[in-house]
Amino acid sequence: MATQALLLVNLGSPASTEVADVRRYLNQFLMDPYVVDLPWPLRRLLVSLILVKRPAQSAHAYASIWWPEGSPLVVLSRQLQEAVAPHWTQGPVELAMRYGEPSIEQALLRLAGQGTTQVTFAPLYPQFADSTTTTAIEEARRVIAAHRLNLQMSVLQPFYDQPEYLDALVASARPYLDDGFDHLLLSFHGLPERHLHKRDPSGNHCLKEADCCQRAEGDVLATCYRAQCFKAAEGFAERAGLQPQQWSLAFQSRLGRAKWIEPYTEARLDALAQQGVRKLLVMCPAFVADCIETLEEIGDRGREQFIAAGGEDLQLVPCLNAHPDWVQALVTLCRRAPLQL
Ligand SMILES: C=CC1=C(C)c2cc3[nH]c(cc4nc(cc5[nH]c(cc1n2)c(C)c5CCC(=O)O)C(CCC(=O)O)=C4C)c(C)c3C=C
Ligand SMILES: [Fe+2]
Ligand SMILES: [Fe+2]
Repeated sequence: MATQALLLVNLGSPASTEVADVRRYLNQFLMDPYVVDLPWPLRRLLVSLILVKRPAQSAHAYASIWWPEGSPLVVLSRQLQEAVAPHWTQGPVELAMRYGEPSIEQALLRLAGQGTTQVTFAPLYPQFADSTTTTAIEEARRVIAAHRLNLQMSVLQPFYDQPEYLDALVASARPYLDDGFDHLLLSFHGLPERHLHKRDPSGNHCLKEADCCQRAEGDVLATCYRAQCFKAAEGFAERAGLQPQQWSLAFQSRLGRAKWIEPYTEARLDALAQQGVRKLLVMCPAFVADCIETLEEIGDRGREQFIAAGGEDLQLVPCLNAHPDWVQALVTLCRRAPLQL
């Protein structure tokens, strides 16, 4: 019987916290034209400038959250793979990273070498962005074409509004919500505004009005990362039984001088402390596995910032990681993935 392999794909991490490894990783990541979307000469120049100071700063940040087994993102993704494998009865379950290792190329070659001809390719990003979803799919296409692999791909679609994902998020957050809190901040990874405009099919939807992303539907919603974040946040809040004043949404992890989508998490942390919020919960629903952006940026630096601004406690709610409800949800979502021609 033909098998259907499952390939889980996440972003990836440096090989170690050595500055040279972090520089190599940042160079591969930022030279991706889907991430820094400038013509090659300008991209090379800008990335080379970023690579003067950033590798040492990021290496320091990675060292503060690194585990004995390796990068949290990779270790947790591996745990997810191991938890999913017994439930994916159609074939083998592999793990790949878009940057660093294990690479998409290594994983697809291994599957093809085992005689696999059908793969469900699962980018582990709830919301669509060219800098995450598209680049992962395009890398798989490149590998298949370059090695002339006889592989047919089904692709997991962005699942920001899928009940299985939202229910798993609520289940994973429930113990923290039940513990009592003043406010819940849903902090999503940010994106340069330019990335939204480029993908706006109407040419005049995104960021034209204050609430345009909250109202997006149809083909605009299909490619508007910010709109998908609002939908995910609203779906979560409704399922968790939260009142509108109990939660808000913001965007973190800015890089460079371009304008990124707002509101910014940093600004919200100060504002919430100044409004009298003492116990703040923060969830990061753009990430399915904890990583430098959740553990260091929010759990360490964000917490310090919030307390310095007058807050008492910031509690980071862990990502879905290998939560049993998420494992079941992911298997269900992947079984539904449509075939891509
Ligand atoms: C132009 C720069 C970046 C864009 C666009 C971007 C989009 C984007 N990223 C994620 C998810 C993750 N990003 C992570 C780390 C990370 N992101 C950037 C830059 C951009 N991301 C950098 C430079 C880094 C490295 C760390 C640092 O130096 O700050 C990670 C974590 C990786 C890890 O090893 O832990 C994730 C996950 C999304 C979802 C996204 C677009 C929506
Ligand atoms: Fe990022
Ligand atoms: Fe939008």
